[in-house]
Amino acid sequence: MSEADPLDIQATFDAQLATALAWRTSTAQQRLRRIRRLRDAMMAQREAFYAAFAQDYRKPPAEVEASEFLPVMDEIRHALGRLKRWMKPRTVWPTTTMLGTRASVQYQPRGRVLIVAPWNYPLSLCFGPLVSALAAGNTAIIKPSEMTPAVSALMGRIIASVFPANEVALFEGSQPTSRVLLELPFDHIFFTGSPAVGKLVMAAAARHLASVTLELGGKSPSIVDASANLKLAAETLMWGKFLNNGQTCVAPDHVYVHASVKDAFVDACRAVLQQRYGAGPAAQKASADLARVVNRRHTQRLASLLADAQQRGARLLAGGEVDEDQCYIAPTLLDRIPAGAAILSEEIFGPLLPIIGYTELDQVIAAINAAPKPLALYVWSTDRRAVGKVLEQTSSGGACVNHCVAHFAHGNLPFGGVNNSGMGSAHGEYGFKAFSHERAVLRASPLMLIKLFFPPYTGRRTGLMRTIVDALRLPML
Ligand SMILES: NC(=O)c1ccc[n+]([C@@H]2O[C@H](COP(=O)([O-])OP(=O)(O)OC[C@H]3O[C@@H](n4cnc5c(N)ncnc54)[C@H](O)[C@@H]3O)[C@@H](O)[C@H]2O)c1
Repeated sequence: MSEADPLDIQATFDAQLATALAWRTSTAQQRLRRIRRLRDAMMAQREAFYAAFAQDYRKPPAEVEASEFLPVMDEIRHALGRLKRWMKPRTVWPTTTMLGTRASVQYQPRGRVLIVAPWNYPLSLCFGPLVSALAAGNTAIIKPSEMTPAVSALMGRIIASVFPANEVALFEGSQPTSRVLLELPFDHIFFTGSPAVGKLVMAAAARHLASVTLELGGKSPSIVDASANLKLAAETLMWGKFLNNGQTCVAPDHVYVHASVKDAFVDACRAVLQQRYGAGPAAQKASADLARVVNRRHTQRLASLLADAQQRGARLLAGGEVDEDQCYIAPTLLDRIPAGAAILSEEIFGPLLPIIGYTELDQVIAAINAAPKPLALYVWSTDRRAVGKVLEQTSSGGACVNHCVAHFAHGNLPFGGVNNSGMGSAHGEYGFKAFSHERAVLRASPLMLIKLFFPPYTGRRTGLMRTIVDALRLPML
C-alpha cells in the first residue's frame, strides 16, 4: 500500500481552513446540496461497488445493499428531512436566577474534521459519518482502511469527483498516513476502529485538545434464557453473527445459553445455518452468501483462536473448516471452552461463536460486569423481569431484546460505545451533534435578576443574596 504524501496532506488541511470559516454561515440548503451530490455519485457507482467488494473480500451484493448502501442512504434521507430542524437554535427556559435573560443553544460546525475508518464496513463507516459531518457544516478529510483497497480507491474517486480538496478529501494509506493526519490540529476526530488504536487517536487528539468521537469494538455478549423463543433467537443470532462473515463491530461475540435449552438452541442454530448456507461443509464453502475473512493474516488469527480452544478441549458443534488460501472459515459453533482460552478474552471478529451454558442469570451478569463495557449486549427472553434485570444491571453501548445488530440501523437511536467500546454517538441527530459545537448563548436585559449580585456588597444586598440562595432549597415547580 502506498502512503499519501505528507506535503499534500498538509496543503489540503491548510486549504480547508478558509472553507471551514466560510461554511460557518452555510445554510441547510447549501449543506443538503453537497449531501445530494455525494449520494448521486455514490449510487451511480453501485455496480462498481459490487465489484470492489467482491474483489476485497467477496462480500455478497445483497450484503453490500443491506449493510453498506442502506445505512448511508438512510443517514442521507434522515438529514434531508430533518436538517433544518436540527440546525435551528434551541431556546431554553431561564432557570430561577436567570430570570430576565433569554437563552438558546446554537449549533455551530466544529470546523475541519478527520474521519478515520476501519475495513469491515468500509463504505458505510466512511460515508455515513461524512454525511453527518457535511450536515453539520464541516470540511472533512477521510482516511479509509488499507485492508479494502478496491473499495477505498473507488471511494477516493467518488470524493474527488464531487468535492474540491479544500472541501472534502480522501487519503488512502495505512498507519504512516494515519499518523501524519493525527499530527494536525483538527477541530474534531471521528475514529472508528479497535480500542487499542482508539487510545492512540485519543492521545494524539489530546495534543491539540481536539474533541473526539470514538466508535470502538470489544466482545458483545448475548444471553438466551430458558423462556426464549429459540427459533427466533437462532434466526436472528445466526444473521447477526454471520453477516459480513462475523466481521461486525456489534456482532454477538459469544452467547450464554440457559443449560435447560442449550441443546435445543444448538439444533435450531444448525438448522438455520444449513437452510441459509447449505447442508454440508462443501455446500457452505461454495455458498455465494458468505463473505470471506478480509485477508490471510486475519484468517490465521481466527484459525489460531479456534485451534487454541480445541486444543484446550472445546467441542465443535458446527463448522470448523479452515482454508487459509481462500480466507475461508466455515460458520462455526463451539462449546465447552475452558477458561483461559484466548477466544474468551480477545474480540473474535469472525465466524466463530462460543456457546456457554449457564444456570444462574446472576453469574452471567457478574461475568459481563467483570469484563470491559461492551459495544452491544443482546438478550433473548420472554420473561420481562429477566430482561429488565439484564438491562438495569449491566452497561453497554447499545442493546437489543430478542434481536441483535439491528439497533445500528435505527436512525433515531444514538449509536456508540461506552468507555472501552467508545465515546460519543453517531447517526441521525446524534451524528449531527457529534460534528457540531453546542454553543450556549445568553441574551441579557436591563431587568435581569442577576443584577442584584453586582457590588457594592451592602448588608442589604448580601441579605438578598442569602434569601435567593435559600430559596433554591425549594423544590422546582
Ligand atoms: N463501533 C463501531 O462503529 C465499529 C465499527 C466497525 C469496526 N469497529 C471496530 O474496529 C475494529 C476492526 O477494524 P480495524 O481492524 O480496521 O481497526 P483498526 O483500529 O486496526 O484500524 C482502524 C483505522 O485506524 C488506522 N490505524 C491502524 N493502526 C493505527 C495506528 N497505530 N495509528 C494510527 N492509525 C492506525 C487504520 O489504518 C484504519 O484506518 C474492531 O475492534 C471493531 O469492533 C467498531
